Amino acid sequence: MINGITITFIGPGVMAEAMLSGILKKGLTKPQNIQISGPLVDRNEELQKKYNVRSFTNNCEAAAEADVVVLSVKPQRLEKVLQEMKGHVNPNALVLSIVAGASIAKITRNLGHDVIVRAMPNTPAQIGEGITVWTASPSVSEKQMEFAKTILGAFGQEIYEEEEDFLDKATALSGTGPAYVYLFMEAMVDAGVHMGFSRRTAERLVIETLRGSVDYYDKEAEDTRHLARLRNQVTSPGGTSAEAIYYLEKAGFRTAISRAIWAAYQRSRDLGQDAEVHPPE
Ligand SMILES: NC(=O)C1=CN([C@@H]2O[C@H](COP(=O)(O)OP(=O)(O)OC[C@H]3O[C@@H](n4cnc5c(N)ncnc54)[C@H](OP(=O)(O)O)[C@@H]3O)[C@@H](O)[C@H]2O)C=CC1
Ligand SMILES: O=C(O)[C@@H]1CCC=N1
Repeated sequence: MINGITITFIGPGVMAEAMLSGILKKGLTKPQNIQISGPLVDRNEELQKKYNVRSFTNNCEAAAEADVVVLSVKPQRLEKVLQEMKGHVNPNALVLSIVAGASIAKITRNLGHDVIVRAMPNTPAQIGEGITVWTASPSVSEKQMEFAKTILGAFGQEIYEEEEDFLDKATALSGTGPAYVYLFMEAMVDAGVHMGFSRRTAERLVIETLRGSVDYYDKEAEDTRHLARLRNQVTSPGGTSAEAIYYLEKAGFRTAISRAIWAAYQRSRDLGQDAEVHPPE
């Protein structure tokens, strides 16, 4: 469905590579329809060799003929990149941003272009197991909505949200989510080491516990599965789980997680403001 359209990635980093490799793996388009643009010649050549895509060091040249321009630079670089590209993007092109916190209004204002899809993937996209939440500006056509859905579905699952605020919320929950999961896993491994396990064994125990728990959840019938029920299965009266959970709750485990995710949501909203409104610290 997207075969024949040209997709340009501005910012050939980790997430851009995850997206383009997913698109190519799924055979959605040919490598010659994909272009990347970044300042580092070595990185450009690396991707060019690995995927047979075209590369540029000039964002304006790379974007000029593209049907879809993916913005995948870091948030702190975005404003400058948009201002430099202003007037160089085809007026009918779809601009698909994955930049954390960058609102559609901010992109439109700085780029002078209002056909925008804003998306928030996460790092498991690198193995085709990401989850992406996305929304679109009113100027995005039905055909472009389909392009976006196809592209974003190439590296995992995608969920469309009508309200843009859910993009900041998804940035905090699923976009940033792998950071919480790995931190939690690290803490469990350290606890294992504290008790005397080798780090290797502790890591294996933790990773397989995580994997098994998620797989077990997945195998439960969709209409009856519930996280609290699965937790209760492990928690026998007067047992070890009840003891551990008591201490976690006493330390404010859920509140800490909720506060952290709320803070990430606020941070995402702040990043969406123009530099003159919120000067960088
Ligand atoms: N990592 C994550 O978990 C997620 C990230 N995102 C968003 O994706 C975006 C990219 O993140 P990620 O891939 O991790 O970051 P990376 O740093 O890996 O990628 C950014 C890329 O942009 C390049 N770049 C820098 N300046 C310019 C420029 N002026 N023009 C073109 N390219 C430039 C960088 O090159 P160089 O290295 O030479 O500076 C780098 O290749 C961010 O906005 C982030 O918010 C979204 C979801 C999840
Ligand atoms: O911290 C960050 O900037 C990125 C954006 C989404 C997840 N992490």
